[in-house]
Amino acid sequence: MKTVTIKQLEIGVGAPKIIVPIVGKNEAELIDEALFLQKIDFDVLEWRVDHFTQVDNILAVKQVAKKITDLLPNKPLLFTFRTANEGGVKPWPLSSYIQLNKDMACSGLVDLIDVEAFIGDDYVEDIIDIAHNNQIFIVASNHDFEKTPPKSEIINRLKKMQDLGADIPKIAVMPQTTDDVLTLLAATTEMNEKYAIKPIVTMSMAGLGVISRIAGTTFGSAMTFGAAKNASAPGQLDVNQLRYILDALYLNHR
Ligand SMILES: O=C1C[C@@](O)(C(=O)O)C[C@@H](O)[C@@H]1O
Repeated sequence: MKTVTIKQLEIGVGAPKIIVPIVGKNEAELIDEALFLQKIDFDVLEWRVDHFTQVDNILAVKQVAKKITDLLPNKPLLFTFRTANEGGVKPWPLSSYIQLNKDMACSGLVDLIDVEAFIGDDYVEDIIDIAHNNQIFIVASNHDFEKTPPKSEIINRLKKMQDLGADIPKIAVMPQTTDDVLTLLAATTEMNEKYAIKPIVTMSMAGLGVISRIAGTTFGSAMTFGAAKNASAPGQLDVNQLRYILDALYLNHR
């Protein structure tokens, strides 16, 4: 079955599950965002830890992860350090990125970790092994903020993530034309129907690609990002509007 279940949330069936990023710079801002989210209807919380100024202090990272989980205990927590190469805010050595993810993979404090798929196969596999030994799921990711690669290339990248052992392969690309949006949607459908053994997540970014963020059940993307207080990438819809639209499109499948 192409599903992954975390804290009773079954990813890969029905409407796309809504992930909301939090991007606070410090503990107070993050707690503010988490408190705000207590009143919002969404499915998965993403902590974009590259925005956190104390990210190089692992104790501080763990403490805040615990506080966030205590405020939203039923929501799976996706831990993401997005590197500057792929749209993140903080240039950071690869060794620090790997160490952070390994530390969190055995922390028991998060449910999913985003690992960028092209940092080197050995590194990715290492983090995946540690995470799986600790019952933590891996979202493998890749972002192109400039362009949309050809369909075959998008599919190859998603396949590679799956082959590396990721639980949820994910790709975000930038469209320059309407055809680029169609390319992303066609790649999603083909991957999902022919090759995927896991739920996949895809999006075409910015205004031109916004249709891809609401049409996941139709084309085969299992999750979608919506913004609460702050967006973490171009094209994210407000989470309440996103839920409204997904309900209108897919309520019977939710
Ligand atoms: O990978 C992604 C997808 C994303 O870039 C988006 O386009 O919605 C937003 C990021 O926060 C997340 O880590």
